[in-house]
Formats: sequence, C-alpha cells, structure tokens
Amino acid sequence: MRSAKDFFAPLAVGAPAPVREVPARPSRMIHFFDPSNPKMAAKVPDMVGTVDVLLGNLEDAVKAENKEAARQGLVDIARATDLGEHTQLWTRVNALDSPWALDDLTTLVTEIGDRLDVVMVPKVQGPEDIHYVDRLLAQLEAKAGVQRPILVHAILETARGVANVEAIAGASPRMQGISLGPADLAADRRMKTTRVGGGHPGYLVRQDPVDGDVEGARAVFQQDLWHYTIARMVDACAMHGVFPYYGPFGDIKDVVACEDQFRNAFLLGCVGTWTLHPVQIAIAKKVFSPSAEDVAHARRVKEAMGDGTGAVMLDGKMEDDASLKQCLVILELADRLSANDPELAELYAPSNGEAGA
Ligand SMILES: CC(C)(COP(=O)(O)OP(=O)(O)OC[C@H]1O[C@@H](n2cnc3c(N)ncnc32)[C@H](O)[C@@H]1OP(=O)(O)O)[C@@H](O)C(=O)NCCC(=O)NCCSC(=O)C[C@H](O)C(=O)O
Ligand SMILES: [Mg+2]
Repeated sequence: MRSAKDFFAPLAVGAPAPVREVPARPSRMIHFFDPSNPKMAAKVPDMVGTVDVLLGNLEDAVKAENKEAARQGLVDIARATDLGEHTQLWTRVNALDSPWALDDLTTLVTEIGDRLDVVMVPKVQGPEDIHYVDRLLAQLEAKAGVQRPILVHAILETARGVANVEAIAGASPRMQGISLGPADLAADRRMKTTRVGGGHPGYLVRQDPVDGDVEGARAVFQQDLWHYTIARMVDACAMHGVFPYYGPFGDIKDVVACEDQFRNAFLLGCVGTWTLHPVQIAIAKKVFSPSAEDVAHARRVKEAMGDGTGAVMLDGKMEDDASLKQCLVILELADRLSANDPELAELYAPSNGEAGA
C-alpha cells in the first residue's frame, strides 16, 4: 500500500507534480470523434469553442484496421488545431489488454502530451489498472518533458469495475472522473438488452389490477436501468473529489429520450455526458447548464437565508442550511459556466430588483 505521504509525489523522476485538486473546468459534453474518419476530423476545427471537450476516440467504434490511422490522426489534429481557452482535448485509448494501448499512450504522451488534458481509460476493472496508467504516464511525461500532469478518466463498464468503483475513484491524484459505459457494462453483466444506453420498454412496473381484473387496462411505468449504477458512481466520485458523467446514448434520432437520460444524470449529480453526434451537443449544453429559473430561485434562497443558518419560509416552502447548500451548488456552477460563456452570463444575470449572487 502506498503511504498517504507519497500520494502527491511524482511517480517518476522528472514528471510533473500531481494535482491536489481536480480542475473544475466545464465538461458538459465530451464530444467523441474518430480521428481516422476524414469527414469527422474535418469538422473538429469548427467545433472548438462550441464543445467543452473534444475527445479523439481510439477504442471501440474505430475499426481495427484504422487504429494506427486514428492515433496518428489525433496527433495531427492536436498539432494543427488551436483549441483556445475553453475547449479541452481528451482521448480514449484502447483497453489495457488490447494490442494497441501501450502504443496509444506512448505515442500520444511523447508527441502531444503538452496538449492533452485527460486520458480516458476503458473497461477499468479496479485500482490496479489506474496504478499502471499512473506510473506509465509519469514515465512518459518525464521522458517528453511534459510540464503539467495528464489526468485520467475511467469508464465504468464491467461488473468488477462497478464493485471497485470507490477504489477506482480514489486510486490516484490523476483521477479526473468516471463515466458510465452502459453498453459494455450490460454485456459484462449479461443483461438482456441490445442497446447503447437509455431505457428499455420491458423494464417496468405495472399498476396493481383494479378490482382483481388482471386483464384490465393498467398504467405501466418504465424504470431506469441505470439508476443504481449512476447513483453509486456519483457517490464514489463525490467521496473522492472527482467528477461523474453519463456516457453514450446510442439512439441518435431519439433526441427526446436522450434529453431525459441526460437530465436524470444531471439531477443525480453528473457534471456532463458523452455526445456521439453533433445533434447531441445542444442537448447536453441545455441539460448540464442550470436553467435561468433554477439560478434565480437559488439566489432568492441565498438572499432569504441571510447568514446561512436557521429556517425560513419562501413561497410556502421551508428553506434551511441544507437547501441553501444545494442552491450554492447551482450558483457555483452558474458562475463557472458564465465565466466562459457570455450568453449564459446574460441569462443568469440578476434581473432588476433581484439580489446578485
Ligand atoms: C453515429 C454515427 C455513426 C452517425 O454517423 P453518420 O451516419 O455519418 O451521421 P450523419 O449522416 O447524421 O452525420 C452528419 C454529418 O456529421 C458528421 N458527424 C457525425 N458524427 C460526428 C461526430 N461525432 N463528430 C463530428 N462530426 C460528426 C458526419 O460525418 C456527417 O458529415 P457530412 O457528411 O460532412 O455532413 C457517427 O455519429 C459516429 O460514429 N459517432 C461517434 C460514435 C462513437 O464514438 N462511438 C463510441 C462511443 S460509444 C461506446 O463506445 C460505448 C461505450 O463504451 C459503452 O460501453 O457504453
Ligand atoms: Mg465501451
């Protein structure tokens, strides 16, 4: 076991010092693109500034024969693209047991390590996977002279990963966050779904029979297949000061259910989601930015609560220290997003007569 005193020491001579706090940069949408797909790659420069994160995907959804082209494509894009102040560059490398992961990490850190913010690691099984990546990144950073540590993001997509989620979240100061990977997780758990994320019409609760008539009409309520896993992931992330994310929603045409799935994740504590197609970007932005109404309400509660202690009545509802703390989460998020986005700053600005944040 590593001593707590060693936790913030670099894992290789010459590697940058680990971060003590994960930078809270907006990451409402982690936009996936395949760097080996010329049409997608061509769209990347115009997406800068419109998405919080651009992620060059090297893993699943990239054909085996294109793995090397995707890796090199990402290097070329990172070198040629000015990402500005507000768009981060992430990658998803191939799984650690694949023939490509070592070359992915070695090439990316040595070639574009100074431009890469986060490495997403798929199919993480336990803290040992993070320890491996942690040490390797330190060695490569030292070799390449990278000045700031590259952070690590784990995808929760195996039953063992879910069972170890707390240990994964706390495995390294590099841990930036965790995403749900519902498609691989469903397969690993031997669930009987055949989809990439979202609900299933067969997973439901039915109203009791009326007057014992089991054949009569009854309401059915579709249930959320992912509630348990997302809630567990959110707790593990909050416990360790890292960020939780929903993952992919594969039914690109069903923008309504996509928005619902994203909003469930937002309400449960996730800070963002993956976007697989341009149409999902605006949905993620809408859902993971608090509404103007929520911000205005949070400000009213803060104003009404004065020094932050005691209880008050506002619009017929009791507000106290704990509801104030929830409101402060909303206000902090609104402030952070406003700092990067003049449109949101205007949307959230207190109207005449309203108290400021
Ligand atoms: C889902 C797609 C295959 C759809 O692609 P396509 O059929 O080309 O869609 P459109 O014709 O509607 O596209 C319109 C134009 O937009 C471009 N496009 C499409 N997607 C993107 C994108 N992500 N980024 C940038 N540009 C994009 C198209 O090229 C069209 O361009 P043009 O013809 O010039 O107008 C496709 O969207 C796609 O492959 N998306 C990414 C999929 C992906 O990354 N999958 C992996 C993540 S999910 C996963 O791995 C599961 C997870 O791990 C788990 O276990 O749960
Ligand atoms: Mg997967």
